[in-house]
Amino acid sequence: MAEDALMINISSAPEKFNKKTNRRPLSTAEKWAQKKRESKRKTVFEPQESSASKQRKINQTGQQHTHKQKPQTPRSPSQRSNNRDTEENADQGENSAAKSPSKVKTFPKKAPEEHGDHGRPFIKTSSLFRNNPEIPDVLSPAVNQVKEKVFTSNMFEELNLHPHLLRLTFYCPRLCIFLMFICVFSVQKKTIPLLLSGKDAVVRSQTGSGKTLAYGIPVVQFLQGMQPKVKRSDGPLAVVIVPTRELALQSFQMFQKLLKPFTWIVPGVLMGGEKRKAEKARLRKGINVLISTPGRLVDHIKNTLSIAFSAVRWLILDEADRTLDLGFEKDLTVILNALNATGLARQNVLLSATLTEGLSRLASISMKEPVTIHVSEGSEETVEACPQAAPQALSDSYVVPERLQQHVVVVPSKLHLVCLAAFILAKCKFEQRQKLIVFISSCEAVEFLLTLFTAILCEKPSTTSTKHTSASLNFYRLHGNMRQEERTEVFQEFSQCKTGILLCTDVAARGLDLPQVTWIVQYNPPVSAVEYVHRVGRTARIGAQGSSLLFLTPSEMAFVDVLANHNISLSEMKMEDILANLMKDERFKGRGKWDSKRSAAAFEQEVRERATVLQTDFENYVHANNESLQTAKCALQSFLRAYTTYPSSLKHIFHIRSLHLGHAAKSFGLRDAPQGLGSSITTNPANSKDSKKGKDKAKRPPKKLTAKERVSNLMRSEYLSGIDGESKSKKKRKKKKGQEEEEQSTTA
Ligand SMILES: Nc1ncnc2c1ncn2[C@@H]1O[C@H](COP(=O)(O)OP(=O)(O)OP(=O)(O)O)[C@@H](O)[C@H]1O
Repeated sequence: MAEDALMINISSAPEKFNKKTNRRPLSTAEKWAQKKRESKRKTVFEPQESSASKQRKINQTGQQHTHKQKPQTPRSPSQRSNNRDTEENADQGENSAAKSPSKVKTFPKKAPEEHGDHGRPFIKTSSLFRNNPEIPDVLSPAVNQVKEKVFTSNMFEELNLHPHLLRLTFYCPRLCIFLMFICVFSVQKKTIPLLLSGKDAVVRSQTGSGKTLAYGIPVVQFLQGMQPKVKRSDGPLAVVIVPTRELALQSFQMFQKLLKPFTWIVPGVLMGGEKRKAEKARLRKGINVLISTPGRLVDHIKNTLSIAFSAVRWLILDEADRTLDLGFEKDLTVILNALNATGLARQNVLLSATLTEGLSRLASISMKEPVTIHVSEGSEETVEACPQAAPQALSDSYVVPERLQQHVVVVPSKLHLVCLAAFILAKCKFEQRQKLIVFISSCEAVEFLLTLFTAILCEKPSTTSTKHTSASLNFYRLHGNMRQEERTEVFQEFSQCKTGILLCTDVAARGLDLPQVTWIVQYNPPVSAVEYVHRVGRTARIGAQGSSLLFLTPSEMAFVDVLANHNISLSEMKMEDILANLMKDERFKGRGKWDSKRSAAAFEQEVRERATVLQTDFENYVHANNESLQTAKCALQSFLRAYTTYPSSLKHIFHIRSLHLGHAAKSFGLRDAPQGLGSSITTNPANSKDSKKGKDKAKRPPKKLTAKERVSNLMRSEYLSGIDGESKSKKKRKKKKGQEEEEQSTTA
């Protein structure tokens, strides 16, 4: 990874850069201007300024020379009156990564007055708008977007279900209503009778179309009718595997609801992050419907003697294609072997919004004559029976919700941060009832952006344990490095809130049913068209309206064609239009007097100034002390690391070599591309007080990982049970301890 990060091709930048400093040489005019300013500056004290930032000012001269002279104060968000509050609040209840920048006690001291030749102040930030690659128009190929029918006019009543099931109250958009009075969705109409007839099925239908009930209802209907009656001591009769902990929790809650009238059938969830001892105790007592993440289940299969699969009659793989991905496949093999060892006939169901080729392998080893169900327009009454080859019948066209409006914005790296901030302000500060999910490629970058945005964008910050809030902006975060209790709390809180911004990694991309989300922002592009579909599927659910915005850099624009190959079409949103929202926020206004009657060119100039002011705020915050600086560098490293994990089929679009390191650094509030980034990729500032042994270890060159290992590592940290992040020795110790506990409890 480190090597890859270092391989970034600086020479591919638009101008010739000094490879050591990543700066371009000065022109004669600039050198002259520099001399002139330096002679003026002799009387001026510049506390925080590095030679690099002086250099930046010089580069800026040409652009800023018409500004009016005014004393310049380093601007920080909450108009710098309540900085302390901001910092302290950002600090509360966060893990160490989040804490770092918030320990800043003051913003940098007042910067000196600095005046251009024509009487306007310099903004201390190197130009955001120069040396960027050109932004061509997006030409999204015309595609025939595939449509799926979600609703039917049939009622649950017609499905011949147990009366207690039909009398369950169901929360159907703002109405609490008996299940029998609700219309079944298309996928449910097709799947429920088929599963009740005892068949295996591969089910594909769009995100938010009701797949969870489509398997939940038949499982419960089947289990409540079993004779002799199900007992806790029977152990698992149905096993449901899902890729993330939050999804496990969500499915568990659905089963809890469905099983309410059938108190003798016990659901349970194993999802990592929880104490294994507690899970073991629950397994010993007996769980009949077992919902788990793959990693955690494998852990119990290996370490918990009381787990027995002798009675399992159902295996459900929700988000089945994800479960097959790298990192999970091994776990799945262990699970299937454990289940198959019992030899009992079992019904198998695979579900996802994106089922493709890979599934035929799984289907052939784990299913008998599966039936493929998909709900495309015009095929409402047909259920295709395609023994063995069934999953191949699924095409490569993905279906996205009909009322989803998909947008793409092309933004040069340097402008990424201000553009995202402008978008968030536009939606959540200046519009009502907006709920956003922002997908970011790494946990460290999520933490970094949360702290930065809380400090810079929020006006009157205050925090509770999970929410970082101001009068109008509520930030939440969700990623795989958080403690489980916090993850659960955020998940529940964000589910219930009416407005807010969830900054998250792909842990939130699959299956989560978060009500009333209005926008999905993909700040970092997904690793595949499949993941794109799942991410955008967190909005526009159950026929609701929703929008999505994909950020791409000019060099990544070919991803639009990749999506078009899967029948996904995007419309372009202009970066300038997003940035223009800064005109609504007086906190970031330029130094000159803004008059709305001025020309379009003046408007554009003012937008640019505001963007620059905002970027300067970000940079001042990041550079205010060493800790926040290290956090930003760490986030940049993790971003670069994530960038190396795009699959080879997309490397021509997302290759680390096509990134401009200096510009990418800017999108983390860094004024320069950090030196020695490669070596520090393995060094976490949080561990700076390492033992001598640790230090020695850090000095050693990092072990070169294969591409496969890199992907695997990244995915594991995001998705698995949480055990996987542990060292081997720690795992061994735990395993031993677990076995001892197990022995003690069985003897007791
Ligand atoms: N028949 C129905 N009538 C009304 N609402 C329903 C019905 N069936 C399911 N829902 C609701 O629709 C929402 C989406 O359902 P669900 O989460 O099962 O979708 P999904 O297809 O699994 O989505 P994803 O692919 O994103 O996992 C849930 O809030 C669920 O309660």
